[in-house]
Amino acid sequence: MQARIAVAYHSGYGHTAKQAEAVAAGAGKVEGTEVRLLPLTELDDELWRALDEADAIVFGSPTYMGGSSAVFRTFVEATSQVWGDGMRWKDKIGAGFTNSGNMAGDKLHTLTDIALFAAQHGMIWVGLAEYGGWNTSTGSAEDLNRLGSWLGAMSQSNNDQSPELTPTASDLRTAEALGRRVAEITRVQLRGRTTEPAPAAA
Ligand SMILES: Cc1cc2nc3c(=O)[nH]c(=O)nc-3n(C[C@H](O)[C@H](O)[C@H](O)COP(=O)(O)O)c2cc1C
Repeated sequence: MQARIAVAYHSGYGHTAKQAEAVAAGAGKVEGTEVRLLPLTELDDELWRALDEADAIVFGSPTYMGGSSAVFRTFVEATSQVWGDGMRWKDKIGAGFTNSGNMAGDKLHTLTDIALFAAQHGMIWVGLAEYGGWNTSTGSAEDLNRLGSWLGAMSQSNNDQSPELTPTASDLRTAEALGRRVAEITRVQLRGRTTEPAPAAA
């Protein structure tokens, strides 16, 4: 049984793309997982086919002006056709990630937006199950989940640094952790679907 994970993302300048690659790498570490990285540049038939075939979709967008990017929103609006077609993505696993210049930067709004979008499609949301880091006197920016986010994975990229240098290694590990968790939960869900339903109570 292969779990098919799609990572569908927009990245204007390459930083969120790095985060997307880390999510894909994390998912790929789970045995029996097939991962596809899908940049949302062309909303063509190939993209919709890949998304339809996926058991899980992890959505990613940079945070621009306190929310997801216009390119990502264009994709979101285009999915209304999927929704209208009998809610084709219902019961797929969904998760999300975002990257921005500031430590906070209103990233939570982007994740909330993505989670709400997945809920409208009837998807089953998976968050990040990692303790927050960098929140004690002995903590550091190297900690996993240093930005303390649970709805999805957050990363931060200094505005004057290229994607070769940022997001930080800790943020990329955090993205990997989300990808791994999505793949694990997807496998559990697929296994559940293949077992006989429990008999009805007398
Ligand atoms: C139009 C625009 C709006 C932005 N708005 C925010 C913002 O609201 N909060 C923030 O922290 N950073 C903001 N930034 C910084 C980006 O989130 C940051 O540069 C990020 O790394 C871009 O990701 P990308 O390289 O994947 O496009 C903004 C950048 C742009 C270009």
